[in-house]
Amino acid sequence: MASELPDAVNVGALSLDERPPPQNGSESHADGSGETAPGVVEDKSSAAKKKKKKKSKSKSSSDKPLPTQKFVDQLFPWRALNKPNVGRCAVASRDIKAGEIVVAEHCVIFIPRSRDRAEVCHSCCCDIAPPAQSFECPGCRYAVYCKACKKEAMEEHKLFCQVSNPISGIAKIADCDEDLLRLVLALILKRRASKTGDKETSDPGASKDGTVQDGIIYPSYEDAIALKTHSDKVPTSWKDSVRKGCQLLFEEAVKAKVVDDLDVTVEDLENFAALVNTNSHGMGAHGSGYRNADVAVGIFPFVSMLSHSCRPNCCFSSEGRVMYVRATRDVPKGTELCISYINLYEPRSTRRMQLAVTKHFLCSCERCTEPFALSVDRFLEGCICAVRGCGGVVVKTSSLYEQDSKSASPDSLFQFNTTSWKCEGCSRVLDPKLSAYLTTESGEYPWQLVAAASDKLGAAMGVYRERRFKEARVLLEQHIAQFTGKLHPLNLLLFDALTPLMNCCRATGDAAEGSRVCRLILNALEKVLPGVSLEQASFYFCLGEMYLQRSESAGTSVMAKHFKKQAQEAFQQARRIRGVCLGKATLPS
Ligand SMILES: C[S@@+](CC[C@H](N)C(=O)[O-])C[C@H]1O[C@@H](n2cnc3c(N)ncnc32)[C@H](O)[C@@H]1O
Repeated sequence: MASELPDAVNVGALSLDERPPPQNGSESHADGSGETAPGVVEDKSSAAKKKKKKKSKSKSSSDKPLPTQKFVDQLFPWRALNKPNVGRCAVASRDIKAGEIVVAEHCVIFIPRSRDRAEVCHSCCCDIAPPAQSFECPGCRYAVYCKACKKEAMEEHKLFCQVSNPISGIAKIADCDEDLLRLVLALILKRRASKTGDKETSDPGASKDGTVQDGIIYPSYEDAIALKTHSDKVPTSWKDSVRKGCQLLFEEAVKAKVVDDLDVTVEDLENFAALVNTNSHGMGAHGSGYRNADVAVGIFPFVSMLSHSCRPNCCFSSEGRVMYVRATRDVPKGTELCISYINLYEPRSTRRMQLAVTKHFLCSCERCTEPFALSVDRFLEGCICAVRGCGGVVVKTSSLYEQDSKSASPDSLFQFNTTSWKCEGCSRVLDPKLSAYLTTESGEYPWQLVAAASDKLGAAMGVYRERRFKEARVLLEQHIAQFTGKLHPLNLLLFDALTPLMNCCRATGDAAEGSRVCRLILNALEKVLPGVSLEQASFYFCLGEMYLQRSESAGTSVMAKHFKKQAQEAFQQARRIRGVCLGKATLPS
């Protein structure tokens, strides 16, 4: 298997819901004090257990607070605590209001993604527009700088340039991700800057490392290397190719005298790769619109203290090299602060599989651990019972009886082979192995429905991707008509058809149908992911644009006024949500 830089956390892919306060006594201070955070009520038995544990076992390095944590404690409304099976996590030290900044952090290192290397300044991470305003390094012909950074950045780039050149080739030989190797090189140079104070290798922010300026934390190299990795859990094939890539990178670094006096080994490079694998965050501003989202990857040790939740209460966005995390709702003191690492409109099994494969942990968030039979998750993969008068939701028994995630390991996700389905209404169980002896009133079994819907949607999406919008619209509408009433209305196989259908309507000038479909999307998002998210703001913005279009082409002035009002309301919603998520109540430009 090719080693891949797993998807960095998706900027803005989140939504949220009310979270109950954290479980009592389940967390302890990351400083090893054994105290609970303010607001985390501790019961006596767990306190006693903790004391016992403290005596018998000293804290591992990955439980300790990061070196710069003390500044975070002064600046931001959370403390780092330890949670069993999760590690360090951020817990609110006071009530936090929706829209409040909970972390503002400069990256320790970042690199533009190779596919976007010409779109982003390799020094300040600004959006390079128009591309004619950029300057390419004549040495590596890879790094690109904006006008403002050119002079200073080219100087700092010297060492990176010497080793960066062969990285694409190394990645091909070792069959590993070139962006991963570039991040490893950036970490080597950061180590060099921190050890030697060599200005040539340090970025402009290096003098601020381990400090706070203007409300922004500047973490140090030591903060970065204190982050947790999952090198014990990654597949051997990934390790093998990364080892080979690191070996070749190390040889280049030796040739360029980049690692002289640095006391680094190939194993250190492998550890850097594992650290990047677990902790990298996608970067890219949402402020200016849709462009420049997820165009770079960086390491932000304090943003990394926030765990993942499939029902998060915070979201993050970056501006240049600074990442901001904001609360997306009011968060009571003592509640864990969480962001989302993945797309959340996915069935539980898909989300957990994705986190297990790319991030190597089994998600134990509130949404993934609440009983499936009571969770909105059942609708995302559910069918409607075909028994007359029942109308219950039919789901896979493997989803229904999934093991308790807190005690299971990621491997257990791969062990389910139960393929029977059960109706929550009439309790009827349908098993494909016995299907020859069973009948459903409609003659369609849930597994057949899902397979047919998946094929039909796949075919429509193929046409849509070729931008044959008229044809794609017909296919998408047929798909929705065929499976409405058979699949649950929130089923992903229906939901996934809506955004392309809306885009087809817009592309073919049908703003009336486009706005109707957009409302369906917003309703589904609200039911599955209640709360605010940048994704939701984008749909409100689209809705506003479509209503404006309708207002411009309305037959009467009364209708024009009506649609204009609808547009204003939609834009107002988009502004409100962006105000919470980005701190700027403005519309994308
Ligand atoms: C970016 S780090 C978070 C900080 C980390 N806990 C530490 O101590 O360095 C991500 C890691 O935290 C743990 N984690 C985060 N969210 C989790 C969740 N929802 N369920 C289980 N483990 C989680 C996993 O081990 C994951 O690899």
